[in-house]
Amino acid sequence: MLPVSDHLTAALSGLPLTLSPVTVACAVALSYLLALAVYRLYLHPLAKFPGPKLAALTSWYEAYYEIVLKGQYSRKITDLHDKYGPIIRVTPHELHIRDSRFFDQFYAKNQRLDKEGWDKRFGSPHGLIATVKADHHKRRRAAINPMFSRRSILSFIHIIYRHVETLSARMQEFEARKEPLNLSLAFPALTGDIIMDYFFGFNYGQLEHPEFASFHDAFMKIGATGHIATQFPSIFPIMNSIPDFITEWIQPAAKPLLQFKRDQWALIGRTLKGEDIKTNDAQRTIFQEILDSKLPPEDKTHQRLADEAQVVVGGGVETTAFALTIACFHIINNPRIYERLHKDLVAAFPNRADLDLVKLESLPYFKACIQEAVRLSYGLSARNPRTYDKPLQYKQWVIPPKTIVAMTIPEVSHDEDIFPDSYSYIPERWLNDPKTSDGLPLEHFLVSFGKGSRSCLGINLAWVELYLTLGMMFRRYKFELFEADESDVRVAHDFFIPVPRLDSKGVRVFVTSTRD
Ligand code: HEM
Repeated sequence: MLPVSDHLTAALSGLPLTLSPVTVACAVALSYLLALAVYRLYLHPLAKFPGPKLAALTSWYEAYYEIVLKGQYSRKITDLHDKYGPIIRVTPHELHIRDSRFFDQFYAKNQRLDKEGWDKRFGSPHGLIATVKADHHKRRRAAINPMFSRRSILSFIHIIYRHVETLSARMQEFEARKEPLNLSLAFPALTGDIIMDYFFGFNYGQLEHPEFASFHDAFMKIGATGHIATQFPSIFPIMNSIPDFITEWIQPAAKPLLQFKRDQWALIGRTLKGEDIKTNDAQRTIFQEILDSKLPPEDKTHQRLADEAQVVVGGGVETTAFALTIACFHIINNPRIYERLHKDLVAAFPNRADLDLVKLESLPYFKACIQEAVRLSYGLSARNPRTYDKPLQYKQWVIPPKTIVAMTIPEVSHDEDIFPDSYSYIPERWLNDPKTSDGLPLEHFLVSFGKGSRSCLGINLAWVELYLTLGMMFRRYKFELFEADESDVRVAHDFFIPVPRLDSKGVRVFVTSTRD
């Protein structure tokens, strides 16, 4: 086989030219890449949008920030907005908008938006949050919507109270042993037990586990894997084809989640055969609700139900746990806030053993403390993509149909025009019905639960968990931080969910019972 230079020489000297298959393949690949580059940079429908050329050229730009630098593209995108303006092209096929006032209009006012991309991220493409088509999503959501009404949550509240009391008992145990309690581990165990009880009708007793073993690590790892899966969508099918013991050997943190997947697969199988797996005294479970719903048979297959279980349980664990951790860190770290809150709680509950949701909800300062924690916990740190089958107007820009357009919750939470000193925890900003400079209610910009038809389904459950857990904690106990600082709650990585620095040991606290 002649080297390329010899082919050239042969061609120039008029000798008959025989190209090897490898040379031809290289030439074709090179021409294709060149043509693709020209198309993406100059002819693509998004070519006129601002942004770095490299991002327009290739998804490897995104991959570098997400995979190599571990969840840093969202942060980079914020820098790019500073440079290029409110709308930018962040991958060859995706635009990103930073404009808090457009958030509601985009997600809530446009009906029938599809959501491209999340179906590849978690390995559960048929779960609600990952469903691509607006129509499929609508019927799947309608099937479980009633279970997430305030009324339904209240019919389950006795189980939430029980778990909150278990957490209180664990606090006393740590107090007696004079050992620090790791809130970053305790909260996912709490929220995990609650959502398991609600979805399946039993829990794994994670809150009673000595070290609060939970799905926490596994969800973190899944979040990080999501960045790889976005670039290489076959990763989850490949992982699913590998025996679990090998995956556990490669990634020990995945063990509880694989266990959960195996268990729920078996449980769903038993239920489909007519067995009742519920062991708690919940009136009804989400799982029963799906099975009894009018969903078509293809939405009640074993695999679809397994996907739904994973995303609903997943949605219910880390988000609320992180909001609880944020609230606790800041309240404990600011004695002034703790004292004011504790005083309100003592006035509302003279008997420290009492706890009542409605009374807790009537305390304005307490509500403000929770709102501020929700603002700073974001729910999701990921870009939240949508596509629309018609052109979309944004300012002077006409966005072509079916373009992936995303916005990001943390950018609204840190809009300094709306939330001055936005990285600081200031509950007072929520008091006395506050408005923005242009007269809109501040609450309008609390977007951590998302907006529109795909906004958080678990919002009512989340609020109840936040009120009862924090009410119990700050009425009954006083805390002292142990080797924890703001970097243990400040987001350092976007793994779909917000994640603090990777070497954080969590927010650890010493606990003392209050005497008043
Ligand atoms: C502070 C707590 C929570 C926050 C901040 C939060 C935030 C969010 C956000 C931002 C979304 C995505 C919205 C979108 O795509 O536009 C979402 C979706 C979802 N969340 Fe939550 N969440 C919380 C707690 C919960 C809880 C306790 C559950 C209970 C199961 C839950 C279940 C879900 C589900 C099922 C979805 C998908 C909804 C859909 O696609 O229709 N979340 N959540």
